Amino acid sequence: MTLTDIQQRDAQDPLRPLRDLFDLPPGMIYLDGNSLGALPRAVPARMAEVLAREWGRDLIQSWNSAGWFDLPARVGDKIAPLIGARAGEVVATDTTSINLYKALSAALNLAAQDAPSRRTIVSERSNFPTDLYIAEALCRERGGTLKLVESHQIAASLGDDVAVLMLTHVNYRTGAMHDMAAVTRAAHAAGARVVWDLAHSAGAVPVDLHGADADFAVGCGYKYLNGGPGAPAFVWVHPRHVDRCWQPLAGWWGHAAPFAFTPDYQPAAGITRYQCGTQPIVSLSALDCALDVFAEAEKLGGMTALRAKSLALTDLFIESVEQLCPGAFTLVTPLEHAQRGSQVCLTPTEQLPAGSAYAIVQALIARGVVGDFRAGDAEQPDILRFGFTPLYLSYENVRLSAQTLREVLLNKEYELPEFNRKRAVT
Ligand SMILES: Cc1ncc(COP(=O)(O)O)c(C=O)c1O
Ligand SMILES: Nc1ccccc1C(=O)C[C@H](N)C(=O)O
Repeated sequence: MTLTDIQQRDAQDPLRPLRDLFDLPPGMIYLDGNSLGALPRAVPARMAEVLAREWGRDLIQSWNSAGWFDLPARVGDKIAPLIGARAGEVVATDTTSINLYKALSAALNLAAQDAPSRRTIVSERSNFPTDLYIAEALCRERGGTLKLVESHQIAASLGDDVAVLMLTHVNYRTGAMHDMAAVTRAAHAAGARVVWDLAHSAGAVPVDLHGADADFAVGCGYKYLNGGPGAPAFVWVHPRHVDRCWQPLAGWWGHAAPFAFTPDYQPAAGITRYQCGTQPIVSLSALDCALDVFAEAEKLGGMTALRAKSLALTDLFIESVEQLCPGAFTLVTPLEHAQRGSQVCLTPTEQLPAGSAYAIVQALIARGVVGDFRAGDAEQPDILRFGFTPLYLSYENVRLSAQTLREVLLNKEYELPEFNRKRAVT
């Protein structure tokens, strides 16, 4: 594809107006919205209002007058249509790790009621580590077993000991996406329930939790939902399960009547019981405002249009890297559209020095193309990761990123000492 073709594609892109809803630094191509989404333009003014009026002037009254008390549910209602949930079924609260703890624990409680011999959690070895750590801690606490398998072994691992299959829909390190409906069907047929982590899916790919008949889901507010660093996460529980048991962090914000101040716990009906304590209102307000971008996206075709553009962007990046950096990288992300999330991961071939991915990413960042590095596994230890947010990226951005990668390689910029110094966050 020539530059003119690419520019024509941008000119015809129906989602082009969404880019103007974001405040992106001039000259930067941001390919890390899968780690921290960009700042929506409307957020700073909203934050100023929350601080000055709601907190500064109205103080404690704002719990009622500014609707702080219901904010987790209202933000949940904005997230619900993006993940195939219904109004009233999602709350924005706590972190993904904490929500996973609650959901996994509840799923184990359901199994303890229905099939007490099922005490195993199955997950993928390549799942995001926090998910595995939380599951490991729960198993230690409750005497269960965590079984880690490779992707192709999932179906075969679902024996009659399995209570829960815990998976991340789009893998953080490879960008590979599960068929949520098929995997959930297989798990149900084997008598297990499924907890889905939507950290790399919500706002990035269409998700249909009801359509897939899923059981539990959690996800992240600061990636493709653009809620800001450490934004509250979300949790969804299928209505058939939600009132059947408590979640383990039964704080007063999950109580049926928190301001009755009774000494005993009475869980609220529905997903409200998945709240624990007082919520971070300033952060929730930022996420609330950021989600309005998706209301605008809805007018232009919504998640279906975003998905079409995301695939076109990742296709163009894969094709451009092959053309401009021939033989330099192996593609880690599946080529098959149905198996690809909204990111592209590459690992250097023997054409490049071993262990050069980190320095290549640093050199790209210095040139204004921001991706990230992830340590891989024994097979593919060294990964360059590029997230493609269709809300604010253009096709020309994608081509320019691949051209910049070519320049970094031609100049061997990865050899420079400043790009080889490891920092705390990669
Ligand atoms: C799949 C997945 N789950 C969870 C998390 C993070 O959870 P938390 O926000 O609790 O740090 C991430 C990324 O940080 C992730 O990629
Ligand atoms: N929360 C973060 C804080 C600092 C740096 C990265 C993150 C990420 O979210 C990483 C992401 N989950 C990943 O898929 O690698």
